[in-house]
Amino acid sequence: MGNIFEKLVKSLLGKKEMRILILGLDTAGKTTILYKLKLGETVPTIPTVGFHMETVEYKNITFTVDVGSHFKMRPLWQHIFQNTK
Ligand SMILES: Nc1nc2c(ncn2[C@@H]2O[C@H](COP(=O)(O)OP(=O)(O)OP(=O)(O)O)[C@@H](O)[C@H]2O)c(=O)[nH]1
Ligand SMILES: [Mg+2]
Repeated sequence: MGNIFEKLVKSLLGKKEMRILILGLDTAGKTTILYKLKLGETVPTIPTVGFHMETVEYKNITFTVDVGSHFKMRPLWQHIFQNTK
């Protein structure tokens, strides 16, 4: 059943490129997830300053964007939301 669903999703999506915003409170693990998806392993991180664009190919989707959650960054979130999923 899962296999049929996966095939259906792939045929509907094809090769897709999109911006995905990873947003959360400080040290929630956003960058860790991003690198886990990109490299397949957990790597040491430092707090993200500003925002961080990374191209990740996962299955047939290419996606990016991880945003630091420092309070000074928060007024800018509204701009980064544009064109993200
Ligand atoms: N125990 C535990 N620690 C985690 C997990 N995910 C991340 N960490 C740790 O939490 C700390 C912060 O992780 P980051 O991925 O840098 O967090 P972030 O959300 O990107 O933080 P900012 O960039 O400051 O917004 C690191 O020391 C990670 O090793 C998890 O699932 N479990
Ligand atoms: Mg980070």
